[in-house]
Amino acid sequence: MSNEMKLPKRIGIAIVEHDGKYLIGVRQATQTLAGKAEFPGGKCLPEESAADCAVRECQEETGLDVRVQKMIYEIEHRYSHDVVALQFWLCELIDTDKADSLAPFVWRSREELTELDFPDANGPVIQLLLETESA
Ligand SMILES: Nc1nc2c([nH]c(=O)n2[C@@H]2O[C@H](COP(=O)(O)OP(=O)(O)OP(=O)(O)O)[C@@H](O)[C@H]2O)c(=O)[nH]1
Repeated sequence: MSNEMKLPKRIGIAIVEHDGKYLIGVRQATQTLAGKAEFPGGKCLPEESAADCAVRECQEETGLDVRVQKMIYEIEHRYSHDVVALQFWLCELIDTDKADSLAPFVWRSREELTELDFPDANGPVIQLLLETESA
């Protein structure tokens, strides 16, 4: 099916903030957009809310339990591989004493966000994080 005909896939993304840093990984060689920086997240299961998806994907990918605070941005984006409807949820650690994440996810400072190579659809939300004192 041509990309124009595709319905957007719903994606839930967790922007986990802790001590002024953000949890960020790198897309694997086997994934689309390989090598790009990414927040934990993925495709929503049928009937799963994007917020629940963000929490689940974060647990699976980083090993960390988070709770959502608020949705800070949503955007629909057409990649050559897919059309996605992304919801970015600001999240916090449930247990702030347990911040050790599974590789390749690491804590990155706000300043580092500008240096990382994120997928195109992340541009506006990165801008928002940089502009907001405490998002
Ligand atoms: N996890 C994550 N995905 C993102 C971000 N920004 C962004 O555009 N995406 C896109 O949202 C989709 C997330 O789905 P996914 O992570 O489950 O994709 P996947 O690699 O398992 O399967 P895929 O081969 O269809 O990409 C991908 O198309 C990815 O490119 C981000 O910051 N984090």
